[in-house]
Amino acid sequence: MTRVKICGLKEVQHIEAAKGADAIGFVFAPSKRQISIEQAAELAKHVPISTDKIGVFVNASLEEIEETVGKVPLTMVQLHGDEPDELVQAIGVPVIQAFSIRSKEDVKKLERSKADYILVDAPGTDYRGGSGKVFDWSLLEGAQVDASRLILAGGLNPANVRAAIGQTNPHMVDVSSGVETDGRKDAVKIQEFIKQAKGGSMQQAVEKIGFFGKYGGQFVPETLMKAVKELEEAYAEAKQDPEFINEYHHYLSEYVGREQPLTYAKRLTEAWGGPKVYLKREDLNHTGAHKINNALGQALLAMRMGKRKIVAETGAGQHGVATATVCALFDLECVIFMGEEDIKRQQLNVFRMKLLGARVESVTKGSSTLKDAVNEALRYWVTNVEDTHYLIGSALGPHPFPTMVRDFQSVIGEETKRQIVAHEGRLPDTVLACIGGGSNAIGMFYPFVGDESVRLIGVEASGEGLHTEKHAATMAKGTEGVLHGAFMKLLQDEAGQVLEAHSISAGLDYPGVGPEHSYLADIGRVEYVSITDAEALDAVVTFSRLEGIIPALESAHAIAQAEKTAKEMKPDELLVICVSGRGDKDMATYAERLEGLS
Ligand SMILES: O=C(O)c1ccccc1N[C@@H]1O[C@H](COP(=O)(O)O)[C@@H](O)[C@H]1O
Repeated sequence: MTRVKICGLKEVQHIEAAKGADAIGFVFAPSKRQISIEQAAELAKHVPISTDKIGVFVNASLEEIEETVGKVPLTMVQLHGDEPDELVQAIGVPVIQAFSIRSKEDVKKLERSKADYILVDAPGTDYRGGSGKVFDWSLLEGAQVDASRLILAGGLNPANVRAAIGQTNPHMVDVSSGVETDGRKDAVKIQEFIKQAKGGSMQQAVEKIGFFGKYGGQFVPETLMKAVKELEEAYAEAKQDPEFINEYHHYLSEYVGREQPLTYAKRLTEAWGGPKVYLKREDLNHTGAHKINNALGQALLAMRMGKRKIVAETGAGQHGVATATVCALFDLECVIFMGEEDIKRQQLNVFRMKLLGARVESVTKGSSTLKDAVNEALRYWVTNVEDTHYLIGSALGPHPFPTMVRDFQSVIGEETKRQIVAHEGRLPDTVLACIGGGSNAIGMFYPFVGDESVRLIGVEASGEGLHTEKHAATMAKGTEGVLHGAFMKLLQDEAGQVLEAHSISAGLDYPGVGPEHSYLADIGRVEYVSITDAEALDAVVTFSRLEGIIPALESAHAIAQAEKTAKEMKPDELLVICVSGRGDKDMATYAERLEGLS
């Protein structure tokens, strides 16, 4: 899906109109759209967390650019002058380098660019860009530049953007003059441009009504509707509030320990003999898994809503521990529902939650696992809704939970994208993550969904095999239905009764899969495959011995699939695995199942 940038914004109302775009641009170069650092810092407060904020410069010095990046939360810098390679390479955030295209000669120049992204534009008139002129797109035919780096600009507008995308297949389209009337941005044209460029895409649907295609929604009892609506409004407000965003990022860095490295796995690369393998190290987060990224965001939101009591469910215990941790940190009352089976499998995490001051409630209904724990947590929320926030642990539940959890987990993919470009100068070829409800995977995938060159693979648990009834392979074996407040793919019988899921990994044995994943499967953007208990255990041993990292059972599913995928890949390709958590919590299972290991 092509990304969209709206450039040259100067007014809050136009930032509002640009919601749904993937990036907005502030022009610091001489132009009728030029704004000061102070104005940009103020406007940036109104831009959603997940939207890129791009600063446009023309022949500015490194000091000027660094000063601006220090004062405005820019996620990228766009150089629209004659900047030398040394400057392009010295800037600490991803760089877009602009090239004016008049001839094939100009196209040759851009092929040598050292920048992360290449922007192609018509030659400027009064200023270096923003002229509203179109260049001959056919000049780009045969250009030696990866489509994942290409940004198309120059005279785009709502009427021509579809044709432009069709002819040039860029990573992103960038517009300025084409969404203006009499030299000023026009909210209607901005929205029309986004709609045309996205072709009525998923992002638009979800941000507006809580659906991902046909999946998602708010299928909750009337007693919860008020709380769900209140949450929807509170999150919509919070995600645009710079104070909230800064506080969240402050705790991510000072408490969780982000950013986490993207580690080159040298021995695994050699052993598999295929692509270069990189590991996104969510195992290094405080509490040992990605779950804390979301628990932290939701706890801050709960306090903003004046709620000081938290209820949560947990499967493997990692989300329970993350929730108990943030509750201790912020002095919030905490109740965690956990299936009796999972309590047996994850005793260490149960004790950790208790030590942190949480009350752990054992759930003995149904299969006594994650699905039943979610049921009980929802029931508890219904009766305590006035003063309690339900801190759901995966990209599940009624809207806005799937969107909110995805946004809090997107830090995984955002960091990975920056880091792989810094290491390798380009995007990865393949990215893998394990899927239960799907929160680490959606956080990793979301920033890459628009990069069509990046293959995304979600790995669910096939337990004792797809031919048995003991699996958690929702994508492979599920059908559509409603579970825990949302329409999604799930394991159910012909009468619509939800089936028990099985996996050796307590974090993956959920019978549904988040609505955004259900949608991404339908449109074919993400491939979903499955790995058995036995294959995951083999991967635990290989990975521990080759990389000195004992992975969580959940992450081992992604690692096992990565070994298979690597066989189809070439040595000059790049593969990233999301190591969603570390294996301490699984030691009892490893000791039992890997007994006799030599
Ligand atoms: O928009 C400006 O005023 C501007 C000034 C100086 C350098 C770049 C500028 N904008 C960039 O120009 C292109 C094309 O814009 P248009 O749609 O043709 O008006 C785009 O990349 C803007 O980011």
